[in-house]
Parts: sequence; C-alpha cells; structure tokens
Amino acid sequence: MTTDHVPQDASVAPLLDDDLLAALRGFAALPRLLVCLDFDGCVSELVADASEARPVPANAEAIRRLAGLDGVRVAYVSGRPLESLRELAAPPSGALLIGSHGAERDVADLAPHSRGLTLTPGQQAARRELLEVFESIAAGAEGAWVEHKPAGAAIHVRKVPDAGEAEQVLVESRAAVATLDEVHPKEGKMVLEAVVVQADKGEGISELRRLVSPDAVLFAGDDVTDEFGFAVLAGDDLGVKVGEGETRAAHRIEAPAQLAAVLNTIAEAREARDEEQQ
Ligand SMILES: O=P(O)(O)OC[C@H]1O[C@H](O[C@H]2O[C@H](CO)[C@@H](O)[C@H](O)[C@H]2O)[C@H](O)[C@@H](O)[C@@H]1O
Repeated sequence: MTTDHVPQDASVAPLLDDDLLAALRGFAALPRLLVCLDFDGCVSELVADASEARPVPANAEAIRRLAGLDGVRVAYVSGRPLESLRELAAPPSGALLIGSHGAERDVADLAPHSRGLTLTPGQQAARRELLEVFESIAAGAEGAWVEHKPAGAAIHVRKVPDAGEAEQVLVESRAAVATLDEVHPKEGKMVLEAVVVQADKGEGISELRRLVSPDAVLFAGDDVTDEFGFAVLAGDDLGVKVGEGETRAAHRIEAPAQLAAVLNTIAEAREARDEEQQ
C-alpha cells in the first residue's frame, strides 16, 4: 500500500508537520523497524527531582502499542543507569535497553549471554575519586546533588535556587573533571555527568542495529548526548529532535507531549498495513 492510504487520525496529524508525517509513514511501510527512544526530556518531561521522572502517560501507551506490533522492536537508549531506567520508564516486555550512555546494555533475548558492566580496578578508583570530587563541590552549593551511577556520576543543579550559582557549580565541576585521569565529561541539561567508561549513544544504537537488523532505525532525543545517536543514522533512518537546540536530526518536535503523536502515527500506519496484508 502507499502511505497516501493511511487514515488521518485527527488527534495525531495536526500535531506534526507534513514533512515529519510523510517521513513517519514512509518509515512505517518498511518491513522491520527499530524505534529507539531517549528517556528524560523525550519520553518523560524534565522534572526537578530526577527520581520523579515518569513517561508522559500518552507516550507510555504509544510505546506499548508499538512494542506489540509485528516487525517493530522498541528500545530505550538513555543516560540513566539500567536500574533506574527499568524502574522509572517501566519498559514493555521485549524492550531493549541501553543505559549509562551506552555503557550498560540489556538486550536479553538477542544476546542472552551478554554480561553487565564491569569496571577495571583503575576505573573503580577513578569513579571513587570522581564521586568524592563531585560530592565536595555539591556540599558547597544549596540544592546541588550528586547522582551515583555505575559508570560514573552526575552533579545536578536543577534545584539550585540561583541560576548564577548553578552555572558556577557546573564550571567548577568541569574544571575538576579535567584534572582527573580516565574520566570523561558529558554535558547535559542542568547537569554535568562524567564517566569512566568510554561509550556513547551512537555505539549503543549501532549495537542494537547489529542485533536487530532492521530496515531502518528511528531515534528520538532531546539532549547534547543524543547527538551521538543522531550521528549514526543513515539511509532510511529517521532522527527526531525533541525541543530546542542545534541538532543533526532531520526532524523536530517541540516537547515530550508530542512524542505520542510520532509513535502513534507509525503504529497507525503499521496497523493499517497489517490489516491490508491479512
Ligand atoms: O539520556 P536520558 O534518558 O535523557 O538521560 C539523561 C539524564 O537524565 C536525568 O537527568 C535529567 O533529567 C532529570 C529529570 O527530569 C532532570 O532533573 C535533570 O536536570 C536532567 O539532566 C538523569 O538524572 C541522568 O542520570 C541521565 O543521564
């Protein structure tokens, strides 16, 4: 069938521009799809308390809908540790998980013997030093706090009441990270992360592509670190940037609230195609 025959869902179409709608319908017409989603700022709105982040309900529903369709594999590709991703995102069964910006992977049925993240003694020492440095900086700024992560740490400033002071914490943290051996900074939104394992979302998506062998990959994300993911897209792949900021992605939506429309457009086209093929 051509994409012209896909019924227009009044609740979906007006939210997305024509280029994106056409691209999504072209994507949905391919046999095997891999849909990769960033979590914070994409599936979930950004919130002050990182432990309170949850999928926008319509996004969660659309993700479940897509995950249940033949030929579609859904993945989360997140900076979150896997443990936190599992708890907060509550991914549908069968979802593939890339956590810690690519350093942690749970692709169970596709690579059942794959092992979790193991740090070398040198990496463990570097992580301990990083945690000490970040904790000491955070102790001096009201509202700053440190997220301990398996591959490193993140110093958060979203709850620092004064914007200038928040920026100062980030400046100080960047300078401190630059003095540490084998510790690599990752910029984020109101956060500075640093990891002792070199990995990025592009590597994570490439690994998923290798495992799933899709005809095309969609990746949606909002942050600087998501640009590594957009960078590995090619051919019929589709990149969707969420929100403002420079990007390599070919398409953009304004906010997480629009993601459900993106996912439901694919699901709807796919369901129509499946029905026609029966
Ligand atoms: O790759 P993601 O799934 O987008 O994860 C990136 C980081 O997200 C979290 O921090 C961000 O979201 C918080 C909750 O909305 C917000 O308070 C914080 O300011 C944001 O930077 C998470 O805490 C990190 O571990 C993730 O790496």
